[in-house]
Amino acid sequence: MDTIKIIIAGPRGRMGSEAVKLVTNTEHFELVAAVDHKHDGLMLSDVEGFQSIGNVPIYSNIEKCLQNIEADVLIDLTTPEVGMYHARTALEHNVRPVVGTTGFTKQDLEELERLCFEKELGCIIAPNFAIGAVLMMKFSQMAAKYMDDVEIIELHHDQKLDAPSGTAVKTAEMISAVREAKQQGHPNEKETIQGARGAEFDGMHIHSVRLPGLIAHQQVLFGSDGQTLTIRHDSYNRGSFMSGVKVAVETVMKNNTFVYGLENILG
Ligand SMILES: NC(=O)C1=CN([C@@H]2O[C@H](COP(=O)(O)OP(=O)(O)OC[C@H]3O[C@@H](n4cnc5c(N)ncnc54)[C@H](O)[C@@H]3O)[C@@H](O)[C@H]2O)C=CC1
Ligand SMILES: O=C(O)C1=N[C@H](C(=O)O)C[C@H](O)C1
Repeated sequence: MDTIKIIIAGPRGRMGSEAVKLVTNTEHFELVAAVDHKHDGLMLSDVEGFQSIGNVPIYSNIEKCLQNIEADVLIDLTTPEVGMYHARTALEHNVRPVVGTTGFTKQDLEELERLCFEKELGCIIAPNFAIGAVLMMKFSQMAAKYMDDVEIIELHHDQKLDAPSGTAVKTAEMISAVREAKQQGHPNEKETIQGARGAEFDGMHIHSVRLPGLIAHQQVLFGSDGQTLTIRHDSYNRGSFMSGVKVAVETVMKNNTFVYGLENILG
């Protein structure tokens, strides 16, 4: 297998630091640069926690990074504000984005899809790289065909920036694709405290819980006469996402299309 040259944006983050381990421990992957808003001009090995990493230059500016470094793939694990800019810039430089960053808008996704088509390059946007989470979304989509009253509860650590989570949005989208839009609950329902019923998506409600101690969890509740069904997934560490990142990097090199969701590339 040919070596895949990879840039990681957000290497010091909770996810980014796991991705650095994945890339540097995978034989056919090579970490060629890092994009970090701090430490411009240093080597990754100069940064605490990365002393054992070989010669990997850090750039604060992705444009400059892509002008100087020959790369195949950009793995982006940053923030909703910069993730889109990074993905767009990578494609403009003929580098294939694998994006775990969440909080992208529908317009962002449409723009990236257009750019992929124009450039004939692959791009994978995966709101959740954990295989169990992908199964949870697929099982929820199956269940929604038969039980169309749904509430989504996502639970995350309290440092998360976006709400609802990318996974919750993707789950709601997947359910909406098979379910007639339906207003749930009593038609005269009133919130006496604003937000009590959570966010609304095609009549479904999404509730976001943020607590220290949590990592990434979601349950999808279905109800019908006299019964409920709960489908739940829990990530207990960020290693749980890494096999999905690996598959995404390998797949993005083979495909020249835009992919939104890991379920679309898993066999
Ligand atoms: N798709 C998936 O399976 C998963 C996605 N995520 C998403 O990944 C993203 C990162 O999550 P965490 O690692 O928990 O966050 P984090 O806050 O630990 O890491 C974000 C990193 O981005 C860096 N950063 C900020 N601005 C930057 C810039 N302009 N250039 C380069 N780096 C910059 C920060 O320094 C930080 O190290 C979030 O959007 C989160 O929702 C998180 C877990 C799993
Ligand atoms: O920020 C996180 O931690 C996570 N973000 C992703 C999301 O928004 O769905 C994936 C996972 O839930 C962890």
